Amino acid sequence: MRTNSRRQLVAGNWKMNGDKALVEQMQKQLAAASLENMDVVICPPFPYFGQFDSKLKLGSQNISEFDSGAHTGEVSVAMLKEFNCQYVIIGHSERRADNHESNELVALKVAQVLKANLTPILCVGEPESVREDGTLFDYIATQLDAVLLKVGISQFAEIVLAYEPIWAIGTGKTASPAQAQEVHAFIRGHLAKQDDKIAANIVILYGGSVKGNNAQELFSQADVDGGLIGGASLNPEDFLSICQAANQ
Ligand SMILES: O=C(CO)COP(=O)(O)O
Repeated sequence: MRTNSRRQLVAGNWKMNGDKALVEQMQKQLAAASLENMDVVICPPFPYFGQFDSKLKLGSQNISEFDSGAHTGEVSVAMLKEFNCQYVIIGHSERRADNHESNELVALKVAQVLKANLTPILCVGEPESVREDGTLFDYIATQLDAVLLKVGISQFAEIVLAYEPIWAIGTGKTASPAQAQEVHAFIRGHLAKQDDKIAANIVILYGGSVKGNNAQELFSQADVDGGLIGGASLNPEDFLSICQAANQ
């Protein structure tokens, strides 16, 4: 049972997976469920955006930092709005690694999403080597500070955060509930140095090998407000059980 007023959120990040059939199965599965105490967002690859009906909240996995123009292969926030997309994942570790997205570029993208009145899901998280060498909190603080510097603390009222330790993504090696809680509390405390109220209200998701059988314990931690789900978001039954864990 939640002891705070934050509404839990579960977002499914399909990454470069899924097909038209999965869109249909997922919509059917979620339409039949009663999930009135939480929010569900699906972040499919762009080609499937038009196939989603308006009952589900739609999220994007990335966005251009530019408004429009000669940027081959990019998608703008204005285009997302035409498809009723409300959320945009920014700074996922796979994009930071594969596309060399720096903290500064991540900050520009967050600003772009906020300018369009959409909700960024800002991802932070450390590689295993950083956890081992004891610089975990500095690493997370640096990721947050780049965005704080660009948009200011007041804008964090419109942001969702996701803590995704890189060593837990797609590995089956979930952070323990205590490990997740420790970092979530650190993040909230870091923001509270600038604004108590915004820090108390911000939704912080955990991501990294969340499954139907570990979601409830993770989501019951005091500072964990739901999850950003990769692999398990491709299985409608697993994903539903994760959403049900957040609905309690
Ligand atoms: O990267 C993730 C979600 O953005 C987590 O992926 P997995 O749930 O597959 O570990």
